[in-house]
Amino acid sequence: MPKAIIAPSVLACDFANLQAEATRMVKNGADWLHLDVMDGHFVPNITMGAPIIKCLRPCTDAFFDCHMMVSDPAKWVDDIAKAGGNMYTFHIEATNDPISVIHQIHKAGMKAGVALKPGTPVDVALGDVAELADMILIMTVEPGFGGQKYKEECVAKALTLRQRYPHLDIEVDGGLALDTIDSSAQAGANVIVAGSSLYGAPNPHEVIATFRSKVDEAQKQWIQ
Ligand SMILES: O=C(CO)[C@H](O)[C@H](O)COP(=O)(O)O
Ligand SMILES: [Co+2]
Repeated sequence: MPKAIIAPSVLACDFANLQAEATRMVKNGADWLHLDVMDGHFVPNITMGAPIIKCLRPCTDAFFDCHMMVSDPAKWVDDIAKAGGNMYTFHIEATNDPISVIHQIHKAGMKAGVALKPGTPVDVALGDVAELADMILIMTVEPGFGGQKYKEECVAKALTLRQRYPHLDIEVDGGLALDTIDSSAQAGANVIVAGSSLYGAPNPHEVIATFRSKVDEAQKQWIQ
C-alpha cells in the first residue's frame, strides 16, 4: 500500500538560511523536500528555479519534489533534471499535451507528477494521465502562496483517485496542518506537503510523526 511521505515545503523557511532550513526538516524526519518553483506568470509570484535547486543538491540526499508552477512545463524539464530534481510535477492546466510532458520527464530521468488546481475537475487526470504519471497532486489552496486556508472540498478528488488507483501516490498541498490533516488522510492522500505548519512549529518532529501515523493508519482501509 502507498506509504506516508512527508514533504516539507521550503517556501515557508528562512531563505537566507536555505541549506540549514532544508536539512533541519530532514533531521526531523521528513522524507522529501518540496521545492515550489513559480515563474510569475502561471502564478502571481516568483520563487526559485534550477540554479537554487542545483546549489541545494549537494547539501542533502533527500528526494527533491519539484512543484513546477510554470506556464511552459516542457521548457524546464532538462534544467531541473540537471540541477538534481527527482520528481517534476507540472500543472495540467498549463499544457494541452500532458502525456508528452510525462514522457519527456521520464526520459530526463525524473519521476513525473501532475498537479490540479482547486477548480480543475479530477476527470482530466483519470485514465492515461493517472496510469502514466508517478503521482497526482491535488492542490488544497490556489497555487502561488504559502500560508493560505485549506480548501477541504478539494479532497473529494483525492478520494476519487484513491478508489480507482490503490497504488498511486496522491499528494496534497496547501494549508496542511494538525487541524486539517484528517480529511486528506481519510480521502487517501499519502504524500503530505506542509510549509507553514512545519516551519512554524516548535516541534516539527512531532508534527511530522503525527502526519505519518494518521496517513499510514488511513491507508489500511484501501489495500493491505
Ligand atoms: O505550492 C504551494 C503554494 O502554491 C506550497 O507548496 C504550499 O502552499 C505549502 O505551504 P503551506 O503549507 O504554508 O500552505
Ligand atoms: Co507546492
